[in-house]
Amino acid sequence: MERPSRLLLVSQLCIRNTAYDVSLSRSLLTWKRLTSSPMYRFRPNMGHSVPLSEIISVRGEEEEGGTKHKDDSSWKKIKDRGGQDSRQAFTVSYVERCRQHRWRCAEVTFTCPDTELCWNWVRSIREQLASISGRPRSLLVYINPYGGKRQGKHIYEHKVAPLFAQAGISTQVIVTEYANHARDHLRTDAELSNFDGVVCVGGDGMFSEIIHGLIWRTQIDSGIDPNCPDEALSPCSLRIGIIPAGSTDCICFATVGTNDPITSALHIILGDSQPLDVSSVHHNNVFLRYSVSLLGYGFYGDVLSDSERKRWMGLARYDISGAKMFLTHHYYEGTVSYLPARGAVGTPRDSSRCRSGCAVCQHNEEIRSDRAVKYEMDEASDCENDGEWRTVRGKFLAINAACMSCACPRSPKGLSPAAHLADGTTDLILVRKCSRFNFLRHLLRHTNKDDQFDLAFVEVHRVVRFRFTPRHCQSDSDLELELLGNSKRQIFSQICRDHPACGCARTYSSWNCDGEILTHAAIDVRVHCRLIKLFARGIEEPQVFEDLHNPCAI
Ligand SMILES: Nc1ncnc2c1ncn2[C@@H]1O[C@H](COP(=O)(O)OP(=O)(O)OP(=O)(O)O)[C@@H](O)[C@H]1O
Repeated sequence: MERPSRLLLVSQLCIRNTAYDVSLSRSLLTWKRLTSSPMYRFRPNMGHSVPLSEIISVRGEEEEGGTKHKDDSSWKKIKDRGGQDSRQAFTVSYVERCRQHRWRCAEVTFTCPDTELCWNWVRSIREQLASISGRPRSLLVYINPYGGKRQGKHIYEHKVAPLFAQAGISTQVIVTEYANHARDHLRTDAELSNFDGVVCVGGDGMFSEIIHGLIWRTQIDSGIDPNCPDEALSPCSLRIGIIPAGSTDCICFATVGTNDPITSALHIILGDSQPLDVSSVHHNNVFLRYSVSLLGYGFYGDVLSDSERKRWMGLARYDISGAKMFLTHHYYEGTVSYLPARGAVGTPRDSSRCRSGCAVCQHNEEIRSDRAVKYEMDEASDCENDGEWRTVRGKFLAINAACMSCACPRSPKGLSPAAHLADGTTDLILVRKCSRFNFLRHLLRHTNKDDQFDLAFVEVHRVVRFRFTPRHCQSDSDLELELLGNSKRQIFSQICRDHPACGCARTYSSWNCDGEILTHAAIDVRVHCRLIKLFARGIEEPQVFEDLHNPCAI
């Protein structure tokens, strides 16, 4: 057979006793059934191509009497059933796309006429895999054994560890013993230079621990003060992989498109990289938390506070607290100041969505890099005086900032469907005081095709920074002191909280920061563009699946 110059190898090999033309280039492994039989001439799709970048591993395979014995390192001659012939086989594992963004590990075994050829194929594929940059060789894995249904350890050992071993990835596994164990270990003890990435086995709370440890460590190592809200933070070099094993796995869903441990493990093995914006939250120049998804004051803050008191109910607590807070219908007075995203492409009302290889994220990153120096100078200056800050005062049922769409299996559209993962902005959604009926209309639009922002009492802005000051407290500490010092008022406040029928509006709510409660109402939030990177590629468009899916898969 003539070998085209772009191909590294071309051979006639067998798959299940059927002859195929198999070729290897720098980007593709392709196999096509030989069309010598007239029966196959009229079948349109007899070929299958796998991008090299989606091959997980190649290994020698010994076949005897129909039973397969895996052999990763040595090559042995094997006899076919008749005992007259000898041949060799090798197996290629690769990513196969399934429904709803799920990935699976598929395998195809090629039988070769001689040992030399077999060895040549394995060596060539391994050389190509070794030349792919960005694949991790060594990972630091943190498992929360108590997240979700307490299946983290089992999920990792049975679904993930075998795939990592197959891909030749070495791991150091730490099963956490207490809350914040992973965060503290990353902050001080972890020898990060030994690893190509960090893997989080758990839910959103566990992911939050990991980013807090990693971001903090990166800033300290770079000599940056994380407490200063005006400091431009240094991006983390290590990527983070999320193996979903919690009760809420929204970050995984928003960046991969599904909550499936095997899919996540395969994204890690292929060395995918998805940058992610992170918001830092400060109060009076003191760092409080980082957020990658939702910051919610009012409705979402109250739902979280209430649901925390009902943890024993399991996941039902979110629905029950949601219904309760909807009926309670508290509003909060305050001032929101925000710095609009200048020159950024895209708006929160766009119909397009942030998807794998998002052009909006790339464009805004380029704009940001072009303007980096000027931008940082503006940011560091007292922006109150530069005329760009805008201020909104009023009574709000909810103040939400969505750094990403916040889509999850329970709300596939998300809080801000057109928000982007890595464009350096957050969508600030202000829901002003309105009737219960209107608020219900707004909430229901998160679940149907209607635009949840197309309502007179809702406004949405794409911003890079915002501040909130509640009306009734000059400072939160004043309020806390007041509450502590006045037991009558404290009791009254508790009664109002538990018995909304009294009609007495509470003066302040708390912030829901990626599912954690922030006790301070007055906060200063700044978006840090692409501060972290995940082992993910964003949600793929359906046609990627259609293009790459091939019914010839073995
Ligand atoms: N060994 C441990 N013991 C107790 N808590 C832990 C341990 N390891 C981690 N945690 C904490 O458990 C919390 C919840 O973990 P995780 O996010 O994995 O599960 P989850 O079921 O999704 O929880 P949630 O829905 O509350 O976020 C995290 O905030 C994390 O800090």
